Amino acid sequence: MTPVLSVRNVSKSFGGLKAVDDVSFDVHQGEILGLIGPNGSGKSTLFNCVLGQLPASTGTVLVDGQEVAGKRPCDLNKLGVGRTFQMLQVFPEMTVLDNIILAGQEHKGTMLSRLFGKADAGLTEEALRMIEFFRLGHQTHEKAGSLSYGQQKLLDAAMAFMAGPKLVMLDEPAGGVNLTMLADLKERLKAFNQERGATFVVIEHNMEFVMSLCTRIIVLANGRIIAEGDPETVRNDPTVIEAYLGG
Ligand SMILES: Nc1ncnc2c1ncn2[C@@H]1O[C@H](COP(=O)(O)OP(=O)(O)OP(=O)(O)O)[C@@H](O)[C@H]1O
Repeated sequence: MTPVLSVRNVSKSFGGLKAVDDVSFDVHQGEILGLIGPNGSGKSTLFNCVLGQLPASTGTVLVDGQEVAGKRPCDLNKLGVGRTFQMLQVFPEMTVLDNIILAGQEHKGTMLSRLFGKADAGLTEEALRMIEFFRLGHQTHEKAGSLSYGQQKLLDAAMAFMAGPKLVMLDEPAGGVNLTMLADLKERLKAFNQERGATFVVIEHNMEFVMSLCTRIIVLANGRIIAEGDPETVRNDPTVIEAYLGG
């Protein structure tokens, strides 16, 4: 089966520094892949190369077998790639519903329908289903800025999932979220993965969260993959322990 995401020999240098050094891996449909590593190991740079926010120095990235080099993030959206950001991207003055509809419009690239068509581009029904799925139903018409930080993270995830992307890249979804909301977030992400067969790649510093969410983990250190496997294998790998202790 063609991998949903295929990263082939990707390197990225900043001047003399190789932030990502010849990294290759595949992600198959329905996987939740964790990307971990000490600070400065190249996770964000790799993410940005995959998402078209940075051009890779060498190597290729394929989504569903199609090369995506040079594609802009909005073009990737149309191919079914969604993302969340470390820094929240919700519009605080807009309602929860309007934030989600706007995200759906961006994914579908329905600028024309935004200008000339129905105000919601036919997305309200899907947006309401997404709001219910992420258990934000009682806040549908509240301003996003009035939600707790953890709820805004849920909203951010719901926005990334609008328009049913096949691949969602999550950048530190657990960052700054309290324990109760963290359990909710993990449970909802797992449900989305299981019920809709969605594929995730997750950068995360919270080890407990990543180990209990992901089906497979890749560990980066100094821009290179130093370990790969199921959470238990990676957790007990002496190379990984040393990379973290040494970092
Ligand atoms: N725009 C840039 N210009 C120069 N160097 C950069 C740039 N972006 C990242 N780097 C360097 O590349 C290396 C990898 O950084 P990156 O942010 O990808 O690591 P990371 O694993 O995501 O770190 P963290 O966990 O702290 O977010 C670091 O040494 C960093 O200083």
